[in-house]
Amino acid sequence: MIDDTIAAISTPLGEGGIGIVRISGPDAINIVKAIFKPVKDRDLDNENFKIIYGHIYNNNNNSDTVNREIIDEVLVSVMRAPNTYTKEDIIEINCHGGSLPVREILELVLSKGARLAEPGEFSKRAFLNGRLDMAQAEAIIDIIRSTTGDALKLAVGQLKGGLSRKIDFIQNELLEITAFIEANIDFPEDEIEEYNLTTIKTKVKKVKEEIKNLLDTADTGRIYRNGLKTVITGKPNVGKSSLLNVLLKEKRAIVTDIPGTTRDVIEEILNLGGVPVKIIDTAGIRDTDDMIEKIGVEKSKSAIEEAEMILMVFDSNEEYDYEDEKIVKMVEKKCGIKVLNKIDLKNNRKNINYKIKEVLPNWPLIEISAIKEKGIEKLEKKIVDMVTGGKSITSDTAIISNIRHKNQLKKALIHLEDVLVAVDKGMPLDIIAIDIRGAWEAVGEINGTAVTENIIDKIFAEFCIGK
Ligand SMILES: Nc1nc2c(c(=O)[nH]1)N(C=O)[C@@H](CNc1ccc(C(=O)N[C@@H](CCC(=O)O)C(=O)O)cc1)CN2
Ligand SMILES: Nc1nc2c(ncn2[C@@H]2O[C@H](COP(=O)(O)OP(=O)(O)OP(=O)(O)O)[C@@H](O)[C@H]2O)c(=O)[nH]1
Ligand SMILES: [Mg+2]
Repeated sequence: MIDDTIAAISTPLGEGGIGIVRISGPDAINIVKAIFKPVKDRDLDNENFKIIYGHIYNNNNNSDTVNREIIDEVLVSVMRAPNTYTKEDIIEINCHGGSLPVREILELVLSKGARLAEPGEFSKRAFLNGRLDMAQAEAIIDIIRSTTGDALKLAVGQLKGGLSRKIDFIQNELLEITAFIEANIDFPEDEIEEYNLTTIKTKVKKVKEEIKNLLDTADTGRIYRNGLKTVITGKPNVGKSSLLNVLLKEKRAIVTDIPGTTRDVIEEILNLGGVPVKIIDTAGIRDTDDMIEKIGVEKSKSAIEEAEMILMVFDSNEEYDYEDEKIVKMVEKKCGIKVLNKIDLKNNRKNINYKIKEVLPNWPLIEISAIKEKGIEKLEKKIVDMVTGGKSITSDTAIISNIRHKNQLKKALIHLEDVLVAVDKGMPLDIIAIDIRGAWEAVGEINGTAVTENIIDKIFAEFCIGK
């Protein structure tokens, strides 16, 4: 049982018109009664899910009402256990914004016996008291950090329990397999029917398939969480920085007609039809004696290595040459789009026209003019389609977006593969049951049914203060 009362400031300090001090725990109501006086005659003990207007005093208990001092004019929300965010009594003091009122009120609350909450401790209590499971609690961080509407939808879906239901379902199936094994375990080995072993294998394969399907969503999930790492590359002067600028709709990068203009890597976040894209402009790649440009070229190469999507830009008015060829070789194992730029200019039978169809045969080709802003929407749509496969995101989409969840699913798969091998080798059923249990625990770390205190602390420490 949790018996202490925690308090924190839940709004950014010194910003905004209103600040909130949040208090949760068995003493929350008594603590506030000691410092708050409603304007109308109301008793906090008799209120639930109400907002009450009044004042915070610095020495409310003092019968000497002449000397007591108003700290702030406030609205106090009273929410009584168990139907609250933490399942404990919660009081929120809504005071004026700015850093002084919230800080002084927090000090007062602490002086009356509350303890300063650790980051994420309110949500941790919601988890420990069973209102949220771990995947739902983690969704709260994703909601706060989401950068596009679709990323937000995914996180809200996870908070609603979309992923949790899938995990619970998988855990249930594993429990059923365990029960089936246990029903057979008392038979001597040679009497276990072949039929029953086949049944175990079929059931395990089905769960494996479900876990794999979930794992297949992980790439999409990571993109919505972190942004799709998209690198614009190509030889100098083809219009990479011009493309960055037109995608960003601002003159972010320097554009000149001098090859070798961009030296450093420029990174910006872009919302493309709901997909967060981390767009990265790089120095044009070529052999050079210029010291600074050389460093830029090296940086471009490592950006390519880390990229999840490449936009390889070609100049429709230049011949395709060994410099293009060298870059093509660097990117050919990646996923990307060929971008033929400067189509607004007259093209005098350059070889680029047929070469560009030949190289990187699996990459789509989009023709654009960065300067005349032609073909840009088509390019944007192509990027989005390659990420979503044309499917749209709703809050019912269960997607793995969290690397921790992905690792747990992989661990579960390994256990299930071990089960299949063990059955084939004719290992004893109690050994097989151990791996089933291992798989159950691995997925149980996702929803928190099989999670250690250590992991719980680590996860909630990522939250912000007052959450
Ligand atoms: N002022 C404020 N705004 C906030 C929060 C908060 O705690 N305080 N939230 C916090 O992050 C979010 C809202 N989430 C919440 C989730 C559940 C409950 C809650 O009291 N749930 C009860 C049912 C309440 C009822 O309808 O009777 C329950 O689940 O039992 C409150 C807020 C966002 N905005
Ligand atoms: N006509 C025409 N010119 C373009 C177009 N896009 C870029 N340019 C011009 O091409 C030149 C090079 O553009 P940048 O965007 O600096 O090219 P870059 O690939 O970033 O070059 P580096 O940073 O040197 O590698 C500039 O003079 C641009 O104005 C286009 O669509 N049409
Ligand atoms: Mg450039």
